[in-house]
Amino acid sequence: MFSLLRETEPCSRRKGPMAMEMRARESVGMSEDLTRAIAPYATALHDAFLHSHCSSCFRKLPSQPPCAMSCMLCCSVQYCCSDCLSSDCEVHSSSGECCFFADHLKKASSSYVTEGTSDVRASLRLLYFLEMHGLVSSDSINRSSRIGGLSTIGIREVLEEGGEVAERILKGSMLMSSARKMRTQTSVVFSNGLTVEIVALWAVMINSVEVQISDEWDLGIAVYGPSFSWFNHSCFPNASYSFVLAPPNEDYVSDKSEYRAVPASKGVAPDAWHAWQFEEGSTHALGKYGPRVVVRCIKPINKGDEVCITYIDLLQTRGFLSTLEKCVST
Ligand SMILES: C[S@@+](CC[C@H](N)C(=O)[O-])C[C@H]1O[C@@H](n2cnc3c(N)ncnc32)[C@H](O)[C@@H]1O
Repeated sequence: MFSLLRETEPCSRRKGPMAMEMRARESVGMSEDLTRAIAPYATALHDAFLHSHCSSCFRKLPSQPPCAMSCMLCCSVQYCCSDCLSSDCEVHSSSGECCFFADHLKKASSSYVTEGTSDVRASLRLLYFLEMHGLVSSDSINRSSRIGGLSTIGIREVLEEGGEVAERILKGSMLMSSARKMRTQTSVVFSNGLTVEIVALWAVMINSVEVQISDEWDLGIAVYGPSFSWFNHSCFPNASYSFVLAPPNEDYVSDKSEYRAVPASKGVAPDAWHAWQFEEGSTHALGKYGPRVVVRCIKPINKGDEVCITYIDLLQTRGFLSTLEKCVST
């Protein structure tokens, strides 16, 4: 999750040489949108909402007929309508999520299940999406620590240090591999010794965001492509983000409005640019119904300025203050 950032070093020391950042391509006024409504690469409801919300569009399930529909095999995911069911069933079953619920979750330790499984399910879905669109490249992972353009910086250090996060990654990636076995017989291991499941799970941990719609709880998590995930954190952000639900029963029509924040980086791998171009020019039905994110300007921004959002909840005083101290001290 974005929040993994806050426990480590001061902000300005963490960006590596291959780090991406987003800059304004023109001056932008207060409250103006910097991005289109970006469709997700992958989403997953938190376990607590699997029986109250639609796993495809994240809307509340109807309490009146027509009743919600569920997957007949695993009975673990529910949909608000037949459109949502049909748009999601391919990714639910082919990503291994259905198998994960039906068979593999039983192999997980109870502490693992108590903590929730949305990160593992989002990772299964992310890998499926990236594989379907030819965005998984071992070269990119070996050379620049990216998968589908998403940063996986720090994975080796986290695994070497051990501890709870490393344990969760190792256990989760093993569950993912066994759930994916039905479609991928051979597991991909990169030259750095990491499996594609480990890399995808870490990418979800550092690139996903909690999805909150109006004043509801955090319903689940979503992973977006470079046009959202390349925004860096600041304790004094000049932009913020919010979610919108895709219109019900409507085919995904690509929002082609211009991005007003564009990536900037020296020396990044060509694959990362490929991932950005894929998303920028995309007419693909990215996450047909999932919650979309929009980045909006909260302070006037000049052309060329870096655009930053905050990864932390500014209303949670303790977290905010400790991070603020770190930012001020740099
Ligand atoms: C979602 S990515 C942000 C985009 C990232 N810079 C990239 O190259 O893809 C999150 C990661 O970016 C880095 N990051 C984001 N904001 C940062 C900041 N203010 N200072 C240092 N590193 C930051 C951290 O490594 C973090 O785990």
